[in-house]
Amino acid sequence: MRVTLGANQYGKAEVRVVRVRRDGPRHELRDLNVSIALSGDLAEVHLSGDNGSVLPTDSQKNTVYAFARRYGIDQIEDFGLLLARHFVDSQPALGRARVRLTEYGWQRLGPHSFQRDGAESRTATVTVTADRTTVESGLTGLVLLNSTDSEFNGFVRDPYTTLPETDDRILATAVEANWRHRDGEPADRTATREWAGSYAGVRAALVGAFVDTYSRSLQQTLYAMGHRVLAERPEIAEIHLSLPNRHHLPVDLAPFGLTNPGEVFVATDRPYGLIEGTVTREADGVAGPVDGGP
Ligand SMILES: O=c1[nH]c(=O)c2[nH]c(=O)[nH]c2[nH]1
Repeated sequence: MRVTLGANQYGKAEVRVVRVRRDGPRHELRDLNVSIALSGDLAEVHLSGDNGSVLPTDSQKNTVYAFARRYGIDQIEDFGLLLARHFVDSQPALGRARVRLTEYGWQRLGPHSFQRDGAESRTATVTVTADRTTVESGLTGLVLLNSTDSEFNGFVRDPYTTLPETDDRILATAVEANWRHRDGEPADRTATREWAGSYAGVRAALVGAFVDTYSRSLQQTLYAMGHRVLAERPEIAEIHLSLPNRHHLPVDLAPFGLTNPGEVFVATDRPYGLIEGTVTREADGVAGPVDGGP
């Protein structure tokens, strides 16, 4: 039987790199998914197991992070060219490097606050019985990020705790929120409320509280968001928030002789912390958040 090795390539797929430029108070954000595929004279690797011409995919990933720090990221075409040329120029066995890049767009909300484009949906759940009508409105997939003004420290340390304390991290979440409208008078039950204005107001309160809160934890931010909704929107009785903590971990660039002063992050998708809670209006009002930040 004659068997031959056909076309082959290898590389690191889906390197999630977030680059924050923080020269001044106004941060710039780039969020990429980078996949590398290298090919060339790699037959021996497959036929005999000789790895003498294999640049590990782990090194390829590290190159993405190191280049993000060293050269910054502006246009993804330029960043792709930089990477692809580097691999072909530095590895004699390689005849081709293909780098595919996806950039996720973020809209600016403030000097260090951003909202991810797309993926947001508005939801509603209506329940009618003989004597009660309940209307819940909501949203899902509202992805928000603060590139500073977030810390997490002072937490429990047990024998399994390795998490370092941090006084400056990225805080990012995909908001899922559901809020219940106060019951109308019986005569109102079939009346049309100004749902669009209410939705826009609640959404603005959620975003505003996320942007404005100096966060000591996502739990504290959750309560501040719920509180702002109830404080600003008298028509809302209760809100439930489900906030995944979209971890952005600073990359250790010291092995490559580079510092990383909160500029290059790996965006991880799982596992993630999931912070959930309900904030309710009591008969006599709503307790305010305890102001936590500096
Ligand atoms: O805001 C946070 N809350 C937590 O409960 C938690 N746990 C963790 O590991 N990181 C974080 N961050």
